[in-house]
Amino acid sequence: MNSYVQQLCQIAQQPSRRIIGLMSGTSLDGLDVALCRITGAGPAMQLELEYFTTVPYTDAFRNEIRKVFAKSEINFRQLCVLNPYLGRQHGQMVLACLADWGVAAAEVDLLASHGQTVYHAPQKQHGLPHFPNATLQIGDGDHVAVTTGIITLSDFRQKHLAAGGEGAPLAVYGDYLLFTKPGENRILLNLGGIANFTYLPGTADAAAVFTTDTGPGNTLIDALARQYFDQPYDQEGAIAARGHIHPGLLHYLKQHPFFEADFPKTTGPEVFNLHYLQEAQQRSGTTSVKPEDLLATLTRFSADTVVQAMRHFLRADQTYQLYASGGGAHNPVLMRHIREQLPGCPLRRTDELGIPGDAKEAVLFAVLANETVAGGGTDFGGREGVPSISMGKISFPG
Ligand SMILES: Nc1ncnc2c1ncn2[C@@H]1O[C@H](COP(=O)(O)OP(=O)(O)OP(=O)(O)O)[C@@H](O)[C@H]1O
Ligand SMILES: CC(=O)N[C@H]1[C@@H]2OC[C@@H](O2)[C@@H](O)[C@@H]1O[C@H](C)C(=O)O
Repeated sequence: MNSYVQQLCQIAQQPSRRIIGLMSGTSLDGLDVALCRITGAGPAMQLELEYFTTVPYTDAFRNEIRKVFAKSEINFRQLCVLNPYLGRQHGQMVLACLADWGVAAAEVDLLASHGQTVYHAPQKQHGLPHFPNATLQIGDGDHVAVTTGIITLSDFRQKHLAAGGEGAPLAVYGDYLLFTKPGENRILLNLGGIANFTYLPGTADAAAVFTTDTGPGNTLIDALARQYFDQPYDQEGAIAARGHIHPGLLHYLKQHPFFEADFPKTTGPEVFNLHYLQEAQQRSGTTSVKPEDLLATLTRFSADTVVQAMRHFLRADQTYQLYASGGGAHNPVLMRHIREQLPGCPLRRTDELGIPGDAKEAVLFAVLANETVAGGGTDFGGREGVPSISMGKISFPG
């Protein structure tokens, strides 16, 4: 037997595993690195977050990714060279974290690497009749594995597509295992570049979970902050707080087929970008609105579309507890707009459930890898968007 297969079998049989989850999201702020100790698998699983770090990207690194990021036309050579480069860079970032934490690579059982989404194209969005839902993550797992010497699972989204999904959101799989609480209907809201949520019924019934993207989270806010204020994002929502919401522009921003489409659905910065804003400004005759008013309006746009998607299925005879994660949970203006429109649903952060909101997505990939190697028995029924599958391709370091 190949010694790595043997090693993998042994890891699968251990009572607990140390798994590093890696996530680099649509915000391109950095690589989230979460070292988790996971005991068992499936609903009985226990997770302890041992260490968490976000390794910030340099401007140069970010700019290399931006050359292909969410663009329908690119330099193909750039994409080709980025794929191994990103894998190696992510591997190096993991090694740097391990050195900081005083943990040897040999003490880690598995790495779970999301890679970098460079293009997301569900069929509803690309509209090409003969082509399926598609999404592309780069930063090949073989390079991560060889760089770190740790068995690596990667490219998690392709199986979801193969099983009929849109390749996202995957958070639902981790959310179900980590946060289900019998007797309490929970909604896990992630305010990343794109916003999404998971509904976890108080019945703990896996076949009744629900998940969807809702539209932009921070992606438009960040793009505008970069364009007009030379800042990576609107820190603490300070710019939005001094601007005024423009109702006419807000109305036009909400006019996109994505918001009318059936749930579940997914999207990305391929749609929600500065070009989208400019078109809405032209259609609404608001091209001379002040930048801080644009930011205030975009923040409200994100909040309204989150709330609109949630209201679609909230039932008046039920109560719900909301838990936010992702960078947008640090934006008090965004959070206030959501809170005010859902007065019956207390909105807290996942930090109160023991997982810091900034770490949640990286932790998710560690959970997915754990399930693929040691679990995978959860039956999500025939729920659309939540196929019962194991995800991640396995790369050996040698
Ligand atoms: N203190 C803060 N004030 C306001 N916004 C913040 C703050 N901290 C982070 N953010 C926002 O959060 C973003 C990063 O969020 P996050 O890391 O969750 O995104 P991501 O994981 O890249 O996105 P996605 O989940 O869509 O893949 C920043 O770009 C910024 O918009
Ligand atoms: C294709 C892709 O990378 N989608 C991301 C993105 O960022 C947020 C939202 O859009 C979410 O659907 C997804 O990531 C998280 C980790 C998910 O799959 O749950």
